[in-house]
Amino acid sequence: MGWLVVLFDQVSVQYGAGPQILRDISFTLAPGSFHFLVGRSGAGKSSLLKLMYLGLRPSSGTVSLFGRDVASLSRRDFPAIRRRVGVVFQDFRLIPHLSALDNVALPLRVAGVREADIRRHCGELLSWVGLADHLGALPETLSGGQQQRVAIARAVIARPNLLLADEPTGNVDDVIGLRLMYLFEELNKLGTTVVVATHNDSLVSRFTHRQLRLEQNSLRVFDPAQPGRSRPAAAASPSSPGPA
Ligand SMILES: Nc1ncnc2c1ncn2[C@@H]1O[C@H](COP(=O)(O)OP(=O)(O)OP(=O)(O)O)[C@@H](O)[C@H]1O
Repeated sequence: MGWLVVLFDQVSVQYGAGPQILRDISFTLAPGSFHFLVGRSGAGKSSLLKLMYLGLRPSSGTVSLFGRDVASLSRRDFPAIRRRVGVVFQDFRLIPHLSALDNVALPLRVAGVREADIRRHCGELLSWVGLADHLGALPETLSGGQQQRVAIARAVIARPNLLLADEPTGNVDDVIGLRLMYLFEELNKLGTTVVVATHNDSLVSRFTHRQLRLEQNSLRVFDPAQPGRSRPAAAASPSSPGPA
């Protein structure tokens, strides 16, 4: 893959006539990279993620996904791009009338996978995240942490090119939180580019992944492998490889 998975160049975001939430943000995500996205509540983490799944257009600047400037996309292009992106929403967004297994199965059904394979894959993944006894459960009968794990399983089941997880360990204890992180790492080893937005500093400090730090509307990249060398994020040209 010669292109960058994500490229932001001088991106700003403002909701309506409100204050600027993100200001002149530039960074790139190379294929197969893994980043945490950190910043205080309200810093703009969810807004930044939205820009990466076509949930929000920048007020100014350029966002490119998989080498395509989102400003040049028509609505008809959206489904093909969205199929490449797995999203774990902060509020889960499970389909209420579908069982846990059928929620997880959605991306595979869209992709036309055989029903027998769907049931096997989804059952295995839900078992791995500790929900073997809840395959047929409706979301409303599950705890917040259980619903979160269903949402994570749905986001990763089709091995997306880009996984965006918004506070994915917010409702689970530390043991399950770590297990979910290992699931993201496994996916990352298979080539998925991963971004995990979190407030959980102790979780972040257990890993050496780069951190995208949102502070005062701006973004800095912090590399734990080179502490003290936090630097303003800079956009690369679309053809250059960007940071791994
Ligand atoms: N749809 C919207 N309309 C108006 N303002 C919004 C909208 N969505 C977010 N905001 C504002 O943008 C700012 C950043 O919100 P965002 O949800 O991106 O932050 P966050 O870092 O993800 O916060 P948290 O960690 O609490 O989830 C906040 O001040 C919020 O009120």
